[in-house]
Amino acid sequence: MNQSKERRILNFVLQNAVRGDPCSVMETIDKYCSEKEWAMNVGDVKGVILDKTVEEINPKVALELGTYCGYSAVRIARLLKAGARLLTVEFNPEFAAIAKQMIEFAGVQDKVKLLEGPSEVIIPQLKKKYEVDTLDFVFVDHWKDRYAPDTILLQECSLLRKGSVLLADNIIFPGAPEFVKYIRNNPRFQCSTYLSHLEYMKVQDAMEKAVFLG
Ligand SMILES: O=C(NCCNC(=O)c1cc(-c2ccc(F)cc2)cc(O)c1O)c1cc(O)ncn1
Ligand SMILES: [Mg+2]
Repeated sequence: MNQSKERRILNFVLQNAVRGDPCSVMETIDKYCSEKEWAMNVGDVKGVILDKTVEEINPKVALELGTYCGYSAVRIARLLKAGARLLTVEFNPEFAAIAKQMIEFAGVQDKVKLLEGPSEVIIPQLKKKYEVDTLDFVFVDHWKDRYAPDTILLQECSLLRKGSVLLADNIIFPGAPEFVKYIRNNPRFQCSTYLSHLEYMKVQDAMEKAVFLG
């Protein structure tokens, strides 16, 4: 049975990156995906926007929707202070298995908890099962048609507080039009758009930052 692309990415990291070094893992994934096989990691260009947002917020509790191979989980976790944690949600079991190994190789496993399952099932469990009070930061990068319903679900589960920040990937490509319409017309969110490029491509993309006003 031939390997998946995600398995090839992981193997390239295991053979070429420095164990325990998150930056080395990120650089190695970016190298593979820009030179050999494109993959839907947030990437090195939009990754800087993600970095700046995380550094500005300095979250104690962060949530990521859409782990994929773990690139952005490593990217976020490397910036978290002692005692801070990232919960990352992945629906696809193959992706989750790859991401788990990627996160461990990068040495950030103590800061990251990988939750396997559909976001609409996991989000309502965050308070009781995963001992979350409210979320300081949410990176939204899963199925684009889940962005809006899951943002509503986060509010229904009282997981957002005044000042919670959402950062959503792929606002232009592949696009999340329902989410953009919802969030930009919603008086409970203060929105800003960061124009950028699709990972590893010259195609335009953007990220939307939405601050919950409570
Ligand atoms: O996370 C789950 N899928 C990946 C979401 N991410 C994307 O789809 C995604 C796609 C693209 C992309 C860009 C250009 C192109 F030509 C094709 C795809 C880029 C990105 O940056 C993404 O983030 C998922 C799976 C599942 O089974 N259930 C719940 N969630
Ligand atoms: Mg994305």
